[in-house]
Amino acid sequence: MAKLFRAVIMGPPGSGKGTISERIAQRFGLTRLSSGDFVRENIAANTDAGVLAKTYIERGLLVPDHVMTRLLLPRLEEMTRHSWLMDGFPHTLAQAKALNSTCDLDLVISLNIPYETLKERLSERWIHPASGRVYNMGFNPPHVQGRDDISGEPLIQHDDDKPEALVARLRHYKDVAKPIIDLYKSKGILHTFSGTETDRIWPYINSLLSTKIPGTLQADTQCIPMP
Ligand SMILES: Nc1nc2c(ncn2[C@@H]2O[C@H](COP(=O)(O)OP(=O)(O)O)[C@@H](O)[C@H]2O)c(=O)[nH]1
Ligand SMILES: Nc1ccn([C@@H]2O[C@H](COP(=O)(O)OP(=O)(O)O)[C@@H](O)[C@H]2O)c(=O)n1
Repeated sequence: MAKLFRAVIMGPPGSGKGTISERIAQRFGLTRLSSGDFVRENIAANTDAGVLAKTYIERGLLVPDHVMTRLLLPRLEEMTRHSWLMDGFPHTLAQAKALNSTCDLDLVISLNIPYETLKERLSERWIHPASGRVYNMGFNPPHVQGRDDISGEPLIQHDDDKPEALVARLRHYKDVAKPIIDLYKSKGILHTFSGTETDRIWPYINSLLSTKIPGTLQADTQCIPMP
């Protein structure tokens, strides 16, 4: 049987991870896992990890590694027979090492987007919290202002997209991402895409994945559950 396919998409806040992973999921049939959505679901459900995570996210800080791995790794263990694309995890070298000891990644996409572009996009980002659908007042506005296209429910802005938290998040990203990028580069699985527009980057990602994914979507390898 063909091999499963596991990929990670990395990039600073606003770099288009969510937008691109949605396109990849639709085009290639991978299950998209969003670490940000997963944290927010836990906050909404008031789980212990969610309550803890909220205190960091509100300040634009990364959630500590042990909280993130406790949230994410059990989710991956449920996915042993699926191909998936993980958005936003790992965020630190410790998370990358924890992921590494759980399963082998086939490919890592790293988005390299200029700082000014990120700031601009995030100030215009609006979300439908129930579905995770993302809008941008310039790039992909909702049909009716302030309302989700499908449900008609109100859109919100994440607390951590507001300017106070944003500057801190962007500053942190560079420092924490460097060792992870070096790690994946040394494994020969890193692919970096640079630019200011998702629509220009997408064709390159699409053609890369077209060469990597065919025939890999049936189960015969497994993630090993963490002890
Ligand atoms: N103007 C513009 N906005 C974009 C582009 N690509 C994505 N966006 C928007 O930028 C914001 C951040 O994108 P998102 O996919 O959420 O990035 P993430 O934080 O890396 O997951 C969202 O509001 C997107 O709709 C683009 O090429 N141009
Ligand atoms: N591995 C992760 C993923 C998310 N997070 C936190 O969750 C927030 C939202 O995650 P997200 O993936 O929606 O962030 P964006 O990069 O899409 O803006 C981040 O800004 C972090 O505070 C984290 O600390 N560690």
